[in-house]
Amino acid sequence: MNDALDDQWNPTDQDGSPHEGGFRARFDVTTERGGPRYGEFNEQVRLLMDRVRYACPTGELTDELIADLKSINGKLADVQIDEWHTPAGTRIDLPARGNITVPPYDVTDAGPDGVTAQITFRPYHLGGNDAAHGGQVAVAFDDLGGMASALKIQGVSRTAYLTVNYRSITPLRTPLTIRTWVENLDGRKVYVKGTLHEGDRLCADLDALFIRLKPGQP
Ligand SMILES: CCCCCCCC/C=C\CCCCCCCC(=O)SCCNC(=O)CCNC(=O)[C@H](O)C(C)(C)COP(=O)(O)OP(=O)(O)OC[C@H]1O[C@@H](n2cnc3c(N)ncnc32)[C@H](O)[C@@H]1OP(=O)(O)O
Repeated sequence: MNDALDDQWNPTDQDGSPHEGGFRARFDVTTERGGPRYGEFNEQVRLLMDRVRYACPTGELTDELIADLKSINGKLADVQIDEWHTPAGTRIDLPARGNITVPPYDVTDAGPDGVTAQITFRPYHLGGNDAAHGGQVAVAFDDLGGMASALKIQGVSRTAYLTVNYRSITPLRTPLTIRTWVENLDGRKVYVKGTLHEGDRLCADLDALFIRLKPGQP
């Protein structure tokens, strides 16, 4: 990526601290960033992706849609900030903490013993044959495995490996139960397990290793 683009997507944060790479030792949790309708905004973006995934627009409509999307992108270009201060990823009151790149989940229970959430893969998470893409299942496990690790160690960790076993089809548009928990702690090594169920049926399970970051580790 050239310097101009890197500056656009990876600016120095508003506190003026240089970008350190990787994760930071602080993790902001918010409920107000982006305002009271930020969740509705997220939902419209997800709906857009659902509609795009299954759309077959005419040439004329594509021209119109490009103009509309250019207008929307122009508005969003005016409100770009650094990643550490965006609502996305920190809004714990919203599905998937307001991060539209993660399949939407609602945490129903979370603590040092693990995390339980209801998750619904959207139409745009299609892999094929009306089932979820395996990579999207892995995204959900990574995020919620990372959360289980964070809540256990009260600190920041990074995924070293993530093994997903796909045991049966993961349906779209269906509320599923996803669980993650720390199975074992060994120094900085945080061993995480997880399951994804539709009712009693196991769709996938997780075996992952997260490594607690050292103070100041980029
Ligand atoms: C109501 C709700 C409340 C909500 C509360 C909100 C809280 C939410 C909080 C948070 C949610 C966050 C969710 C996001 C989660 C997403 C996480 C990601 O996707 S992270 C991006 C992908 N991962 C990378 O890019 C890593 C790239 N790799 C690295 O950076 C390094 O390799 C790293 C840090 C993983 C390890 O490097 P080293 O230098 O620090 O450590 P070394 O010495 O290499 O390893 C330490 C030990 O681990 C073993 N190890 C390391 N990697 C291993 C591997 N792949 N397999 C087996 N062992 C491994 C080593 O052998 C060593 O073991 P020995 O201590 O000697 O016994």
